[in-house]
Amino acid sequence: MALTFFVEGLSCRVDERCIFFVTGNARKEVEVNAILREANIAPFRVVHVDIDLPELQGPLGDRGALDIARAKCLEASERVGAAVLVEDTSLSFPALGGLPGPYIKWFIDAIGNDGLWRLLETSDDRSAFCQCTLCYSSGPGAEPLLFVGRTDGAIVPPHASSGGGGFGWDAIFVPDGHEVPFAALSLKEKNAISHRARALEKFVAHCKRPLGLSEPPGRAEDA
Ligand SMILES: O=c1nc[nH]c2c1ncn2[C@H]1C[C@H](O)[C@@H](COP(=O)(O)OP(=O)(O)OP(=O)(O)O)O1
Ligand SMILES: [Mg+2]
Repeated sequence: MALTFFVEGLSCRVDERCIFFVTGNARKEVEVNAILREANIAPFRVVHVDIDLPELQGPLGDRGALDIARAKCLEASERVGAAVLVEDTSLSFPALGGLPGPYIKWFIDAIGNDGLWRLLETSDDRSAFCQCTLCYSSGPGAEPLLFVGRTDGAIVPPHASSGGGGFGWDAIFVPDGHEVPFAALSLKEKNAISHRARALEKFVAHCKRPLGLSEPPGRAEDA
């Protein structure tokens, strides 16, 4: 019988090389699972751990996003005591100097997608981009690695052919090259172009790199 170990009540066979994806957002988990199933990163197996991690506050922009994801990752690896994956997602409006950026979650909670649309309604520039900053640590004390994915698009009113699918701000974000928001795309269509899929693509390449190469500590991949 294969040996197992337990993390947060989840069991993992030692020969499986489990990576614990720590997020309080079940919708992220659905997307990550679907993308990684297609990519087949065996012998790694990604297992969801439901913890809503605290998030740093800091400046807008790339440095802030990397710091937030890195801090989440360090906290997750300490709490879980094993290899962990976390991500932080931001939605930025150039017309507002990059806001809401990493604070998008609190903007949605406070003013909803309607309120987000109204922030840009009278602006000539309704462009936006979403960014997923994915962070992996091979265990407590190991320096996290960062993988960034970005998708550009524009903000539209929430009632515009949203299709009722998706989550978060999916109903108001139309990716470039498409006529409808993320919410109107199938999971497969969203996963072909999303910020999350683009960050995961870099993580998958990292998992599949030839073994035996030493990894420079603390390197931020494409950050
Ligand atoms: O693909 C997406 N499409 C639409 N909305 C999205 C997406 N991905 C995240 N979101 C929302 C969730 C949250 O309101 C905010 C990001 O905040 P963020 O801190 O990264 O997520 P979270 O707190 O829900 O989960 P976690 O426990 O992983 O931090 O944007
Ligand atoms: Mg969060």
